[in-house]
Amino acid sequence: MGSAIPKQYLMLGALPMLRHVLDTFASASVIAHTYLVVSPEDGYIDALLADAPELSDRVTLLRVGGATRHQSVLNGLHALQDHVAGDDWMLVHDAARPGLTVALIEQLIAAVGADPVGGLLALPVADTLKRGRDDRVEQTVERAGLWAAQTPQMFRHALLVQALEQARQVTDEASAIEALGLQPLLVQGSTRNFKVTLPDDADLATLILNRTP
Ligand SMILES: Nc1ccn([C@@H]2O[C@H](COP(=O)(O)OP(=O)(O)OP(=O)(O)O)[C@@H](O)[C@H]2O)c(=O)n1
Ligand SMILES: C[C@](O)(CO)[C@H](O)COP(=O)(O)O
Repeated sequence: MGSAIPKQYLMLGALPMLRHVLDTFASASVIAHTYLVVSPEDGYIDALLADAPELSDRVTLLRVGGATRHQSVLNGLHALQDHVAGDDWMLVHDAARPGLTVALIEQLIAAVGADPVGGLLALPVADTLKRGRDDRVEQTVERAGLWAAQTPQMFRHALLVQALEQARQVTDEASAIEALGLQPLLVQGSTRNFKVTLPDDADLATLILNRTP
């Protein structure tokens, strides 16, 4: 992102990116509670939460973030060990996906709630895919059956801890579950739930969020 402040604190419209995400989870009645994992050195979160006293009953801050997403998620799950049951469902979401809606959360839970494995929001790939090398096309990759993984990703606490503890470095929870030989359920997500990665993405996210407050 190349921003002066961590990207999750960039203003998107009137609110920081992370606040949009927290407000969405807090207003979803299907969500029992939200645990927010930040780095122990995070110098921005106190001001964000001070501006949102209405979130205090719905959000608990865990200053246990790690060097990677994988480690942050696992540290967060470990911190909850004594507060949740092994079969409680956990929805893991990126701070960098502020376009999530309550409706998408509800759709994920409705689809996955009775599944023995768990699942994730994802979108079927629509573009023709090229594998590149040195800025030249090396190969066109067959796109049939390919999905782009989004978040939330929803798995039971005990299974997810086991999977993340055993997995090599993974970039999402589903990969760790797959490494156990299980097949997470793919649930249709939305283009608005994209991951803010490049500077232009912040402008696009602002447009989307302004359209649907
Ligand atoms: N050490 C880390 C890195 C990332 N994340 C989470 O993983 C999400 C997706 O990662 P991404 O935003 O792509 O990673 P960053 O490394 O934070 O950002 P960038 O790729 O833009 O450098 C983040 O929004 C954040 O919620 C985390 O919990 N702990
Ligand atoms: C979890 C994720 O957003 C699914 O697409 C993605 O894998 C995060 O990866 P990153 O490497 O942390 O951007």
